[in-house]
Amino acid sequence: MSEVNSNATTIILFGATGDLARRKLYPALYSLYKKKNNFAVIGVARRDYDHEVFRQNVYESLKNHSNPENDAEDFIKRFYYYPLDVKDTKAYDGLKELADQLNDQFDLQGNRMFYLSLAPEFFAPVTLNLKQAGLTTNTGWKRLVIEKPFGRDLESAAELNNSIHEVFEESEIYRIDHYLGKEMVQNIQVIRFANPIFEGIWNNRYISNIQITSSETLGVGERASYYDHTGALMDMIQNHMLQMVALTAMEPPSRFVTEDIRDEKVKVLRSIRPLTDSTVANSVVRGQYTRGTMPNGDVVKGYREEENIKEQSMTDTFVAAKLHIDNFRWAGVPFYIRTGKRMTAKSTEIVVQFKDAPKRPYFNNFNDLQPNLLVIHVQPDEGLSLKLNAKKFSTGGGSIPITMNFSNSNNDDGSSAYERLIQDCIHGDSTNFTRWDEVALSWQFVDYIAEAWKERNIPLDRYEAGTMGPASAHELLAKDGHHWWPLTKTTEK
Ligand SMILES: NC(=O)C1=CN([C@@H]2O[C@H](COP(=O)(O)OP(=O)(O)OC[C@H]3O[C@@H](n4cnc5c(N)ncnc54)[C@H](OP(=O)(O)O)[C@@H]3O)[C@@H](O)[C@H]2O)C=CC1
Ligand SMILES: O=C1O[C@H](COP(=O)(O)O)[C@@H](O)[C@H](O)[C@H]1O
Repeated sequence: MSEVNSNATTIILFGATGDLARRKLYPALYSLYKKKNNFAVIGVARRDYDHEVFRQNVYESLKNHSNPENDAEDFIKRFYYYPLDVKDTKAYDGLKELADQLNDQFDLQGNRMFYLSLAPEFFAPVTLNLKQAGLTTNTGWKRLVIEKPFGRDLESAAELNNSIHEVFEESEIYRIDHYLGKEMVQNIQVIRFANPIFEGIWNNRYISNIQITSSETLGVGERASYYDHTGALMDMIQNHMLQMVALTAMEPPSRFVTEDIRDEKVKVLRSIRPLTDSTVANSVVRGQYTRGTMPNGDVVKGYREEENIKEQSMTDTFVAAKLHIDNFRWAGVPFYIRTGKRMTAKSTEIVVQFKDAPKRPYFNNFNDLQPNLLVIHVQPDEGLSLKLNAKKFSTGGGSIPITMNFSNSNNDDGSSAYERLIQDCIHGDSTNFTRWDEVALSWQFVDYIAEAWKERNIPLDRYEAGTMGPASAHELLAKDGHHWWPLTKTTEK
């Protein structure tokens, strides 16, 4: 959606031996290679690999997370390895030499993508070191792809932002939120704005409430050192969940171009009613899983028993919250959001619950009317369903719920979100990346909650692994006369 660009590029990938690179980025790059993108990759990390060992690792990653064909041999020949400790400023000179050499060898037109798949404390120093070594004065375009989390709160995010702005313009910064690369998240705007039957009723006259769930069955896994000082609020709510809220609630942009779309998301984030100390207690639930049995029968440890987790850890592995968007369209419509680890199922769904039809006098005999629900199935099994009421197919009275379903039947493991986003970055399209003001407003909202949790001694509600969170998360809706709709498409993974 931005300027026309040359698509060739050198991708300098920091964190090339890490979990994200292995599980998501190499399969994504393989798909992009198959689509005839011209790139070479320099993998950077401390490990003492050479090019050949690195290539074998990339190949292994394809075997585990993709489907390598004969062309995979050619693909891995585009991978080079440069061992470097990111704090070692002098070592960047050699990185520049290698980048210059590959640029000529593969005709990459002076373009550079710097992908920081690193622990967040390295984001700012790496960026400054790149500049100091002259890596950012390349002859083509330069773009910085930066993983999450972008800061730990508004203040640290602003500091990070200032640092990277010393080297990159805002238009060159691609802050990744991989949910924005998901097919059905990208579909929200199309479903809403290309279908007048929905857009016409997408407001507080017809919608009762909106529920957004992103549940996981996995526990903290091997990411304890990151997760135990992050928690679900910063790991999921600050970014993925608020982005889904923004896309569901935003006004149609005046043009479908990057900045107009982002402007509309910003307006939503700005309209979220700020929480105060007392409203945090009533509108936000924080939970932590205890030992329990997963639906497949596995008995799993409680969070505090997990490896490398502090015994008395107060980290939230579950958050549910009620938000109000104080604008004309949404006044009076609660948005309920929840996310957590070790829940009953892996699923991400957006449920739009419409207001009830007037029961009397028209539907006096229909005791079983259900609210209309539009469900956007983000994952698994991407699709859309619409729940309606119909007359019972019999001579008697009464109604039955019927569901109209669309399913994309895609069993993608998540790497195609990264594929879309990396492709967008190569094309210079930052629509599906977060702009600084979106990030800042999201932190502002989350900071209130984190602060209240710290200062006000708000309880941490325990929930058994394998359940849908603590009882308080259900009470959050029950006190408004609502309940969480059961997830319709789920997987155990
Ligand atoms: N894993 C995931 O599912 C997700 C991860 N992310 C984000 O992606 C980023 C990477 O995460 P992940 O891959 O899980 O992390 P890992 O811990 O698995 O990998 C970290 C990488 O950084 C390298 N590294 C660490 N210290 C240095 C150093 N001083 N100098 C050079 N390289 C270093 C490591 O290599 P070596 O040890 O060889 O130096 C490794 O390649 C993080 O920002 C994370 O928040 C975001 C969403 C999901
Ligand atoms: O960003 C993150 O997302 C994953 C969940 O992503 P999904 O695509 O599998 O839904 C989460 O497990 C992780 O903790 C978080 O950092």
